[in-house]
Order: sequence, then C-alpha cells, then structure tokens
Amino acid sequence: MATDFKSIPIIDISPLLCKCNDPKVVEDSEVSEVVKQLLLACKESGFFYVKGHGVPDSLLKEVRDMAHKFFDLPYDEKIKIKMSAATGFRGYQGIGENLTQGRPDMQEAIDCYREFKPGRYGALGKALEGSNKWYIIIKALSLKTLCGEFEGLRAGDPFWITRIVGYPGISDSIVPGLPENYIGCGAHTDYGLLTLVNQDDEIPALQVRNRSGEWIWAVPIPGTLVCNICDMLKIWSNGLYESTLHRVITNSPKYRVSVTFFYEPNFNAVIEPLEFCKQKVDGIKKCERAVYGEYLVRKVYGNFGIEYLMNK
Ligand SMILES: O=C(O)CCC(=O)C(=O)O
Ligand SMILES: [Fe+2]
Repeated sequence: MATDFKSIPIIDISPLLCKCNDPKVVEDSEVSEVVKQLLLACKESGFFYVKGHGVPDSLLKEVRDMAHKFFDLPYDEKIKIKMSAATGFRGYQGIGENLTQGRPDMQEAIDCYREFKPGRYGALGKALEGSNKWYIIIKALSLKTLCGEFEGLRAGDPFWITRIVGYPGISDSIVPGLPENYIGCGAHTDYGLLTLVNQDDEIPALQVRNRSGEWIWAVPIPGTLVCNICDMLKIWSNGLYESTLHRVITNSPKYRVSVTFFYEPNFNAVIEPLEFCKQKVDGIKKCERAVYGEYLVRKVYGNFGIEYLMNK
C-alpha cells in the first residue's frame, strides 16, 4: 500500500549511469545514495522523476513535437495506420476508443509493441502479432537505448510497449457532453515492470493516488522522465514496491501529448514473489503469481472491448 506521500521525489541517477560498469560499483557512496533514494520511492509512492538519465532534452522534445504533428493530421490520414485486432492491436486509435474500467478515455493514441516472429509466443502471443507503423515509433524507441543493454544480457528477452498519446484540450474537444474536468485516462496501474513517461512541458495532467485517496500531481519537470513501478514488479517484490493508481486529468485548453515507454518482463515469464522479498515479511506470500503475457493480453482486450474490435 502506498503511503500518504504529498509529492513525488526527483532522483538524479547520473552516478548510477556513470558507474554501472565499474566492478566496485556496490562500494561507491554516490551510487549507494541513489539506490537508497530509489528504494524509498519504490516503497513510498511507486513514482519518481529521474534526471541525469542521459536522454538529451532535444530528443525528448523532438519525439513530443512529432506526436503533436501526427495528431494534428486530419482523421482520414490518421486512420491509415488504424489499430484493429487484425494489426495485432498496433496502430492508431481515435478519441474515446481506449477504455479504462469500461469507460472511454478522452485521448487518441498510437500503440506499439515489441515485434516478434509469428508463432514465437504460441496461441497467446497471436493477439499481438503484427508490425509497428510510422516513423515516430522509431524515434520514440530511442528511449529504448536506455534499456538496450538489458536485452539478451541481463533480463534475457524483455517485452516492451510504447504508447504515443494525445489529449485534446478542453475547448478543442470534439466530443460532446463532457464533464468539467474530463478524464484523459481513467485510474489504473501499469502492467509490466517499469514505465517511463515523456510528458509535454507546462500542462499538469498526470495525478497519482496516495493511501488516503488524495490525487497528487506529477507536474511536468523539464528534462525529467516520470517513472513508475508496474504490477509485475510489485508481484516480484512481494508487494514491497508499490504499483500505484494514477490517472490523467484534462483541465487545460492546450492539447497535451505524452510518450510512454513500458519496460516489461519476458512475454512468457511466470512472475512470483522472489524468495528474498518473502523473507522480509516472515516468508509470507503477499501477491499472487501471474504469467505476464496472459496478464497483458487480458488487459489489451479489456482496454479496447474485444467485440468492438472484432467487428471493425
Ligand atoms: O499521459 C500520461 O502522463 C500517462 C499515461 C499513462 O498513465 C499510461 O499510458 O499508462
Ligand atoms: Fe499508466
């Protein structure tokens, strides 16, 4: 359970980046300090900003600018990369097509998933077979270089998802009958391990819920990425780390974009609380096991209303 945090910490991870290949990294006091801050954030709120991450500001902005350009296109252009069950749920979805807990979100988006050979993940993986579309995806995945060294080396075969999301400003909205503060994305937790959010400057929209139920703003801080712990990492840590509810509120007339990179476990990974995390609470198992791919596919079907997609 998250604590009653009132703000989200900003953590400068540059010592970790500089020294991660140093054989004496575990003895380094600067690195220990970063690890201490990360541990605290993972336990207290499950959210933190990172700075000193090594992704140039200009690249983060270029990706957001490209997203704005795409969403500015006429609808007929955008649906040229339309998402459906037939595209492996990859591509463009219009405003209100994404559902959170059955309710339409006031957003449009492009979804991309790691590409893999048809058949690689058997019957379960079939739902997500397809190829990603459009150039921005390549750019958005520049963020992936951050995680690149994990692939094949440390994490084995991680899955990933990228969402490029556009939230129309209040007055621009083409959807009639909206409430005053409308929901760009309903309250949810993320599915995999770690999320990195590259959000537009100057438009507060992302909110994170603390234990008392208060919504704490994750206001944009230029040059930072917002990071949050996701469901699979919560299970692995036996609930030591929090996968915290968050949502996106639109109360600005400005169009906002966010580009989110979700770093995930292997598609077939069976996720169970790690032994040493159970030992911290007298061996008690606090989270149920999950198979990541099953969990993801169930969520994807839930988000888009499978009958709706099958009939399109
Ligand atoms: O737009 C944002 O700031 C975050 C979106 C989000 O929470 C998500 O896509 O999972
Ligand atoms: Fe999220």
